[in-house]
Amino acid sequence: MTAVIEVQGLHKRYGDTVAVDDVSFTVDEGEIFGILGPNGAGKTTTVECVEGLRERDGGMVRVLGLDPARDRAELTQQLGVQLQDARLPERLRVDEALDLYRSFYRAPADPDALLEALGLDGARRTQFGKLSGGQRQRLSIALALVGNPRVAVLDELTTGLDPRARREAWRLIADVRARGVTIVLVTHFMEEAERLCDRVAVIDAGRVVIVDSPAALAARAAAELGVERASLEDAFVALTGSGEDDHVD
Ligand SMILES: Nc1ncnc2c1ncn2[C@@H]1O[C@H](COP(=O)(O)OP(=O)(O)OP(=O)(O)O)[C@@H](O)[C@H]1O
Repeated sequence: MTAVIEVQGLHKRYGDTVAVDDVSFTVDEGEIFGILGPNGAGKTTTVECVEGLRERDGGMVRVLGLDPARDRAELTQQLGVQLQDARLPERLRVDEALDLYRSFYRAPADPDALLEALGLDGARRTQFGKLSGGQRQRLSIALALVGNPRVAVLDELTTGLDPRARREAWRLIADVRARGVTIVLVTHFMEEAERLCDRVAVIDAGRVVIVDSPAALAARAAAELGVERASLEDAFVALTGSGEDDHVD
């Protein structure tokens, strides 16, 4: 396995707030790697340092052998980024948004194929402001993929989607991976992580608590709880939020 992302001892502060204390993980080529953790755990800050959108205060990050802090322009060509709550101008049409984003890349994807794959064919002339929540999410995936990236980082992709749209998004992510794209998925949905992710990193209070497959984490939780079967959610609850006061190392 080749590591396409390596994060070692990542540290990031905002003033006095330590957002990311000490985060290390590697993501292998072709995998879907989940990042789970409670609100404020440091997930978004971690992926922003991976994307080169934030400067880290310490540690090492390599993405496809590039340092996001130094080689951001080159990394942008190879990394697809889907931002949490990204918005576009209300009157920009779907096809115009894709054309605009295509212009940023050396070797962009075919926009028609992308629109079709994402079920946006019928909405190509619709303005952003008139898209449904599900269509907006699909457009944000299209924009993350329009540069033909080797790695895509998706931050809370399915938050706010109804169950049907969420399932559609899952199918899409699986399709994207089948095309050889390595995916990092930040999510609060345990079912999503269970279905899609090969491995997940659980982050709590700026540190990685554990990295393993969802099935292995569930099995471990079952053993610890003394029950026959446990879910990833059981594992998540057991592993996180032990609280500042009652935390025992
Ligand atoms: N721009 C900022 N300025 C100051 N503090 C910030 C900033 N962004 C994040 N933080 C703080 O850093 C910590 C980690 O935030 P981050 O957004 O990385 O967590 P998260 O795990 O992605 O949370 P969520 O699940 O709520 O999206 C939190 O305490 C947050 O309040």
